[in-house]
Amino acid sequence: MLVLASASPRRKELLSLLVREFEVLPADIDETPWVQESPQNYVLRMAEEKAIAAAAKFPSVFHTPPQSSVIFVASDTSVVVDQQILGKPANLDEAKCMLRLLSGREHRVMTSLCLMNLSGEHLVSTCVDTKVRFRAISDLEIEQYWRSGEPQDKAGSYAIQGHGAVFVESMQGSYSAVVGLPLFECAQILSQFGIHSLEEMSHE
Ligand SMILES: Cc1cn([C@H]2C[C@H](O)[C@@H](COP(=O)(O)OP(=O)(O)OP(=O)(O)O)O2)c(=O)[nH]c1=O
Repeated sequence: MLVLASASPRRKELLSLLVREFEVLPADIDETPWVQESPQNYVLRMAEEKAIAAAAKFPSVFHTPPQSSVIFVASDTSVVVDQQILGKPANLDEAKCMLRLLSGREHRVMTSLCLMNLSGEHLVSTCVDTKVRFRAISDLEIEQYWRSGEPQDKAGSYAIQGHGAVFVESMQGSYSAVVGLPLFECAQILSQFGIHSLEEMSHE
């Protein structure tokens, strides 16, 4: 049994490209970075904490026998510019600050991935780093973009898979990781847990 520890509709959609059947169990964790925590450490820690939190609440939600094998998948996406970690904007002012920072230059999108079994004995995690370059964006465009509703629940206040693509001059790395779940790495780690994505998708 596979469990996606996420409330993100993007992650659900992306995981369904690899496996046909899985449950969704969002995990609530404190997403505050530690003082001077590196972005890589932060995203890796977030994914691991989401997997651990979902595993802790799993028995009260699903009443499967304890011996059944359950694997949790969790991820975290942060936009990083000048070592600053940009999460999801709380309001227009925050989105403005973020998009002004990203305007006319390159930033990195770091997405972590953690797969873990129910006991936590088997845990594999990785961090995927992608470079994205934005064209210059005006304040008027930022305000119009905010009103589209797209930036609200996205790290760095944009969605590369949406209208945010008009800002993206170039990208070097993993597109699926920027959207929220690195599919290449996820398929590789799933196979370490005995789940082979192509076999899964070829079953009737
Ligand atoms: C940069 C970028 C981020 N995002 C999204 C992916 C994530 O859903 C979100 C980053 O926030 P996260 O905190 O990583 O994830 P989440 O709160 O949406 O979901 P959960 O913690 O329950 O798994 O930003 C895009 O959809 N497109 C983009 O281009």
